[in-house]
Amino acid sequence: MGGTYVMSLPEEELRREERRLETVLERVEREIEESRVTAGGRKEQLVGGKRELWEDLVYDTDDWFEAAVQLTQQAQELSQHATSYRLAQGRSEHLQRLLSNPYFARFDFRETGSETDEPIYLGTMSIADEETHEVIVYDWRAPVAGMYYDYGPGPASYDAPDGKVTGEMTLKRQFVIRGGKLLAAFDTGVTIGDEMLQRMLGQGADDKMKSIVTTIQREQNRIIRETDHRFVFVQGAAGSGKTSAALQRVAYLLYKYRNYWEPEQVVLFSPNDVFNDYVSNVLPELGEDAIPQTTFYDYVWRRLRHVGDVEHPYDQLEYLLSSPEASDPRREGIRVKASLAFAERIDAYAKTLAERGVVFRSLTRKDKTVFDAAELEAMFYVEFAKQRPPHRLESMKERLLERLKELERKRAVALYRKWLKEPNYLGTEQELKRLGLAKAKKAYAPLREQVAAYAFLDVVGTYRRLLADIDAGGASFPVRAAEWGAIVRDTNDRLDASAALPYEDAVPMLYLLEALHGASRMNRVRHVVVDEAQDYTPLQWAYLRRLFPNAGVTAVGDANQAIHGVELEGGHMASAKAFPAEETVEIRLKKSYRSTRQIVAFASAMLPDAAENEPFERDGPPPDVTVVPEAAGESDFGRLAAERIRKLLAEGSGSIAVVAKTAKAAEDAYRQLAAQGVSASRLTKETKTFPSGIVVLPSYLAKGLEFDAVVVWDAGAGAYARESERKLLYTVCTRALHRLVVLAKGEPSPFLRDVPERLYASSR
Ligand SMILES: Nc1ncnc2c1ncn2[C@@H]1O[C@H](COP(=O)(O)OP(=O)(O)OP(=O)(O)O)[C@@H](O)[C@H]1O
Repeated sequence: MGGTYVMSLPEEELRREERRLETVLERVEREIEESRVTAGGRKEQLVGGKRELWEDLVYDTDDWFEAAVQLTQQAQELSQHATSYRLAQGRSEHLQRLLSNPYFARFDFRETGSETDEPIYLGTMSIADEETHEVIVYDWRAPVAGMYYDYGPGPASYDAPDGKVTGEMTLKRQFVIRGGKLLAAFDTGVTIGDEMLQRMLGQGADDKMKSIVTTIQREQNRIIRETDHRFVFVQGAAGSGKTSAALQRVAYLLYKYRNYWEPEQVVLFSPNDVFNDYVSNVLPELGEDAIPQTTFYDYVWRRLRHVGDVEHPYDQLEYLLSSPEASDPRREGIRVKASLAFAERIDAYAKTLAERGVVFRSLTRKDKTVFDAAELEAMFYVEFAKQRPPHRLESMKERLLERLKELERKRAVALYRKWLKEPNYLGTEQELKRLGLAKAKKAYAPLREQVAAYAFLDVVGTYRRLLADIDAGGASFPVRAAEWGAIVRDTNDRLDASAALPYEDAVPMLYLLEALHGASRMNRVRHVVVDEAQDYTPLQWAYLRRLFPNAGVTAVGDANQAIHGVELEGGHMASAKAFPAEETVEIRLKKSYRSTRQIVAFASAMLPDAAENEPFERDGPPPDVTVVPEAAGESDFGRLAAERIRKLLAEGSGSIAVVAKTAKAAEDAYRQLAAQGVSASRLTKETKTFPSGIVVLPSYLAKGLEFDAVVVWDAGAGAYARESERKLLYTVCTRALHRLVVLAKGEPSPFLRDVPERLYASSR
C-alpha cells in the first residue's frame, strides 16, 4: 500500500486524547441521566394510550410486514407517545453502549479561508455539549463525517446542506476504545484504516455479522450515501462488502430521512432465515431499530396460502442440481417461466380475463354443492359484467356472504323448530333461538372463511388455462411453440400429481392473481433492499417493482454467484432493466475483503472473467486440495475429512463449514463425519439461527455466510460439472476467511482443473 503509514501517538498527544475521552464520557453519563427522566415521563403518557392503540389495531392480514406497516399507520394517529417513548428508550440504550465506545475516529479539517483546524470526532450517534450546544461527537452519517471515508490527509470537500465546502484534512486518526478505555490510537495515511482494517479482517468469523462503520471503504461509502438515484444496483465480487454496505446504507437512509420514514417502511429481502438471523445485529449495533426482514419465498407462500402450499425454492434447486438431463421439460419450463417475456404474456392474457377465461370452483358443505361453479361464472361474466374484475370479485364476495347469512338463518329456524318438538331440549324460546343461530353459524363458518378468501376463484385452473391459451410464439418468447407444448403437459402433470405448487409456477400464478384481484401494493414502503439480487428472476423483479410502487431499491448481488441451476436469458443482473434508466445507478465493487489473497486467487481462477476481483492484502496458507481415488471407500473419505477438520481445529479455526453440493450429500457428509467421531451441527433449509462451531450444509445455503475455514466436501467431477455449477463451486470456496480445504473424489471437477497448480497445495 504505497503511502500508507501507521504510527502510535506521542505520549503527550495520547494524554490529551485520554482527557478528551473522559470529558465525552462524562457528558454521555449526564445524557443518560437526562434521558432516564424523559423516558420515565414518556412512559406514563404512553401507558394510557397504549391500550387504545392495541384495541384499534385491525389485523385483517396475517402478512406480518403488511401488519407492521399497518401498525405504523395506526400508530401515527394514536401513539405519538409510543413513538417518542420508543425513541427515548432507544436513545438511552444507545447511550449505554456509547459509554463503552463513544467514538472511533477523528479528523481535523481546515476550511478554505480559515486559520483553524477543527477536530471532528466520529461515533455512531452525535453528542453535543449541553451549554454551548457545540457538537463534540458527530454521527458518522452527518454530511461532514463523510469526508472521513472519502479522503486521506490533503485536500478534501463535502456537500453541506447549503453547498459544497472545501478545505484540507490536516489529520486523520483512529481509536480503539473499549469499556470506556482508550486502548490504541493510530494516525493514518492515504487509505483509511489499513491498520484497523487488517485487525478487523484478521479476526475470526462471528455467528453474527458486525457493522463496518469504523472502516467503511471509499467505494462502499459511495453506495451507502447514494441519494441521487432511487434505484441502486450493486455488482460486487464475493466478500466485497455488499451486504455490509447495504445494511450501513439502511442506517444512513434512516438517519437522513428520520423525519419522514419509520424503520418499518424499509424492508429487507434476504435469501433465507439463517441469513436473516446472521445479519440481525447490524442495525441495532448502529443504534437503529431493526427493519422488517423477509424472504421472497415467505412472501409468496403467504400470498398463496389459500390456493395451495408452495414448493420451497431450495427443493426446486435440489431437483435442478440432482437431475442429470440437460433438456427435461421441467428444466426448460423453469427457464421460460422466469422470463420477462412470460410476464408480458401473463399481463396480456390477464387483460382478456374480463371477457373470458376465469375458472371458478364450486364450494361445498358436507359433499353438497352450496355455490355452483357455473352459477359463480355467470355472476362474474353476466351479472356483474359491467364492473372491473377486482370489483366483480368484491361484489361476488358480498353477495355470497349475504346468501350464507340467509342459509344460516334458515338453518337456525329449522333447528329451533325441531328442538321445540323434542322434550329433552329445555330452555326458553329465546334461548333456543339463540342456540340455533350459534349452531348454524358454526356449521357455515368454514364456507364463510372460504368465501372471504375468494376460494371460489380457481387460481390453479385459471393458470392452467392460461398456459394452454397464451401466445407462445413470436421472436421474444424463449422457446418454440412445440417445446412450449411439452412444458405445458409437464406442468399439468405436476399440478395433478402434487398438492404443492411448483415454485416456478407460484410466482406467475401470483402475478396472474394480482392482475385479477387488483395488485396488493405496499404503498407505504419507502425502500426495499434486496440481497443476493442475482438470484431473482426477471419475472420476480417485475413483480417486486409492482408490489412496491413508491419505494426506492437497493439491490446487491454478484453475477458470479448466481445459483439458479439454469441459465437465464439476459444474464442474472438483468434486474436493473426493469427500472427506469434515468433513476438507476449501477455501482461495482471489486475488492474482496473476506478471504485471504490466496483464497481469492484460487476461487477466482475458476471463473472466466474474474480478473476484476482484487484481493485485500491479507495472507494465509494456500488452499489445500486433495484428490481421493475413486476406488477409495466411503470410510476412507470420511476419515480424511475428519483428519482435515481436526487439523483446522488445532490451528485455531473457530467456525468450520463442511459444504456439500446438495442436501442429500450434506446428510451423507454429516453421517460419515459422525462415524469418525466429529460432532457437527446441520444447517438445513428449516434452520432459523446460525449455528456456531462445525457446521455441515448444502452449497446453496452457504450463500452470504462466512466461516473461518471451509471444507469442500466433494469437488469431484461427479458433483460439479455442469456450466451452471461452476459458480456454485466458486460461491462455496469464497465463504472461507482464512482456510480452504478442497476434497475431491475420483476425477476432480473441470473447474478445479482450471486453477493453475501454483495456486494451491496438493496433498494426499
Ligand atoms: N470496510 C470494511 N471494513 C471491515 N470489514 C469489511 C469491510 N467490508 C467488508 N468487510 C468484511 O468482509 C466480509 C464480507 O462482507 P460481506 O458479507 O458484506 O460481503 P458480500 O459482498 O455481501 O459477500 P458475498 O457476496 O460473498 O456473500 C465481512 O466479514 C465483512 O465484515
